[in-house]
Amino acid sequence: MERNMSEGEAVKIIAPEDKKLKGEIKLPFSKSVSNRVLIIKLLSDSNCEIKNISESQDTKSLISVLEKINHDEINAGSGGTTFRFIMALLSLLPGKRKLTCSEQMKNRPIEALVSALQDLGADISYAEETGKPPLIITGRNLIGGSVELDASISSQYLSALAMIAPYCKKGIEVTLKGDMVSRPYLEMTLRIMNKFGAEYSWEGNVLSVKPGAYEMPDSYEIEPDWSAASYWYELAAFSNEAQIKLKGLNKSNLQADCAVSRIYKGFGVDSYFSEDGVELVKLDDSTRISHKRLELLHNPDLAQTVAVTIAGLGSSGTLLGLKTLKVKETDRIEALRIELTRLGAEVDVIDDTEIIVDRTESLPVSAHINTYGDHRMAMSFAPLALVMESVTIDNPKVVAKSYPNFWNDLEKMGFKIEMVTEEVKSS
Ligand SMILES: O=C(O)C1=C[C@@H](OP(=O)(O)O)[C@@H](O)[C@H](O)C1
Ligand SMILES: C=C(OP(=O)(O)O)C(=O)O
Repeated sequence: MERNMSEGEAVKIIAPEDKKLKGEIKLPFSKSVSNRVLIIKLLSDSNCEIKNISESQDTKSLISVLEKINHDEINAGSGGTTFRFIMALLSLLPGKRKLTCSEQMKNRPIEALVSALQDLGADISYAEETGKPPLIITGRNLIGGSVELDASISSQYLSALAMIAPYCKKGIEVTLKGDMVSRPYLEMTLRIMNKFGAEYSWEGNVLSVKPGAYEMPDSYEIEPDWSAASYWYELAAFSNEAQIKLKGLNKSNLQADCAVSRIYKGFGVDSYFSEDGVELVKLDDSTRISHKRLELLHNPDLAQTVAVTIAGLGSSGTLLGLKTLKVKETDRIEALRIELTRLGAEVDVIDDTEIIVDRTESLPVSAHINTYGDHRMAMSFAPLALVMESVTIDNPKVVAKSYPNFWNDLEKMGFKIEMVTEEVKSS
């Protein structure tokens, strides 16, 4: 069903009465993999047919940028990967362009990547405020060579540099400084580059990529998105019974968030992998161990799902390694703290890197959740409809950033999704 979700609307979610979830879901395809393959395809100048490209807004923005690559001004939208990957790409492509983005993306860090690209010979400057988009980039042949980069803010800086490295005359040798975050996302980049012929070595904190050219096959198929799968694991954990088939999903050696299948075993959800996907099965509650301490430094996109799961199950736990959450679509640590506290959970934040969630009080009958313009806030709180009478989620269209069909898929699984207008909301 097509929905027109205009600004300011909300959706009220009511779970099926028996709280049993049985059915098949076709997940969105991975936006992280899609965005990498698109950049590599452009660099390789190939006709590779990309099958199952993600329909996420972030990928659509990247496709639109690539279509307008010769324009004087390019808007990269709200994706961190989209913006940062394009920064590196434009540094190489002849021509002067202004690279802009959404207001949301303007608040996310890019400075260390700008400096690294400048060190490699790129012509990049800030069009307005130092340290923030928009940027003026004049593409040129890059010599490449050695550079240092702070790896403790976003792995996307490294992925962006790595992907253009084969097209720099000397390749690139990056020395990673600081404690690396989101490491599997850089590994994903390198594995994808390697599939398409790039050569690299990564020893200790030095990553070297050799000069060369990508070679792509006639077609390449993108896999379903494991971060999107996490919401189905959470739904299964809150259900009375679940047999949910996530079509086409496989154990991935590319996607970090494949870890969700291991993590949710502890929350009483088992995963049965077969040829055509994964089946999530809710186990007996007595099998639940519930995680007491969970390290998420390399899986930042699972933090909201897991934090809400702990609160929804009336459990307690500490999530560690959350330092990048402050610089995502919103300050996710603060957003979680506010919304979980409003649901009666106790939430302690330590040094902006750890969250302790503990809920002993009963949940309210219903709640209105603010999403702060963040798709993952909307999708991680929506499953609470299974443990409350209803949950209302503000600004539901935010899900389009990674999972445009999320509300339709919930409906398919038997949830009632009612549009809430401003008048009803305030009455
Ligand atoms: O490279 C990628 O595709 C991503 C890397 C991660 O970001 P950081 O490296 O900034 O943590 C992750 O949170 C984001 O959703 C996607
Ligand atoms: C942080 C995310 O993506 P990006 O950094 O690409 O905006 C996300 O999808 O949760």
